[in-house]
Amino acid sequence: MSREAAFIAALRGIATHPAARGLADDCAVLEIGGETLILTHDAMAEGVHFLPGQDAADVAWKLVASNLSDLAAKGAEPLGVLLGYQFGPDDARFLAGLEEVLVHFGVPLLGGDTISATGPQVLGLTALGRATHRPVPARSGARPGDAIWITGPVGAAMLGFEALRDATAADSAAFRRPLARLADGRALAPLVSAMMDVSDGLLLDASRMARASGVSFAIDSMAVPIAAPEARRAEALRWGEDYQLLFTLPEGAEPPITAFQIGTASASAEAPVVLDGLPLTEAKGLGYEHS
Ligand SMILES: Nc1ncnc2c1ncn2[C@@H]1O[C@H](COP(=O)(O)OP(=O)(O)O)[C@@H](O)[C@H]1O
Ligand SMILES: Cc1ncc(C[n+]2csc(CCOP(=O)(O)OP(=O)(O)O)c2C)c(N)n1
Ligand SMILES: [Mg+2]
Repeated sequence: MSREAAFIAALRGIATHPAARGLADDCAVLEIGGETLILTHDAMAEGVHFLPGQDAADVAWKLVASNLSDLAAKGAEPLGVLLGYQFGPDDARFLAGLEEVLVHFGVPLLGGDTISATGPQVLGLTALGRATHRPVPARSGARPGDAIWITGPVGAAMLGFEALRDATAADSAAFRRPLARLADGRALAPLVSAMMDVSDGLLLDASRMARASGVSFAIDSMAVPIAAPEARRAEALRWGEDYQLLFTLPEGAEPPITAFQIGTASASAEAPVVLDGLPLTEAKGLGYEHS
């Protein structure tokens, strides 16, 4: 088990409130006064999530979009964000990007905290939303026979990262300015048996959904749309940060938005994901995990 997976497993003994969903979901889901609040927090660190010297406006964009993507996976309507800010190399560019992304998604900044510290810049953001449909989709609802779908291609962020890192002429926007699929998530929420966003790599996130649902996912690698050269298909399925929505629908149901069927769920087999008939028994190498 990765260090990240082991730590979250240990946290599960503490996070016993039902709203925590066993720390096996993209967000907390808190019933309050006839409404359902959807809460999520993600952090980003220089050198880990963004390159040293990267435009701080793009860093702000991604910090907000990656959190809103978790709300999208619940079909939630964003209510606002709280920012944890550590002064960095260009606070003015960060502010410009923050305003731009919040205007783009129509989300208010509600508060946060600001600190000065040494070492690589670390940023955090909490996003709050309200459920537009109940029950709120979970990672755990996939059933044998369900079809597995994804909203669009994977691999664009990987190519964008390489373009930025290597300062080539290739487009890096998919890495710098990902989109949160809020409208797709809202349209899908009433129909899906399970849904999550793909941040850590399709195969790793699919294995998490399959595990949470107690099923096995048979995935056809050639059915997965990729935005990378064919020779890099295996990497595109593992890199992450494309923020597509991964979801399951009962057999025969058609999604109301553009999406691609990539496989079928079946009763739990020897591995959570079976790729082209090959059981992937270890989580290692399926996606990005913090060590
Ligand atoms: N430090 C932490 N404290 C409490 N919960 C955590 C922590 N880190 C991760 N989690 C929980 O573990 C689950 C998986 O987290 P993560 O893989 O980061 O989700 P996502 O990729 O959707 O952001 C979530 O329920 C998240 O809230
Ligand atoms: C400088 C740099 N190197 C490598 C990557 C690749 N990378 C870093 S984290 C990550 C996965 C997503 O990060 P995580 O913290 O797990 O986000 P979460 O799943 O919690 O939303 C990927 C693909 C990157 N984004 N930036
Ligand atoms: Mg997520």
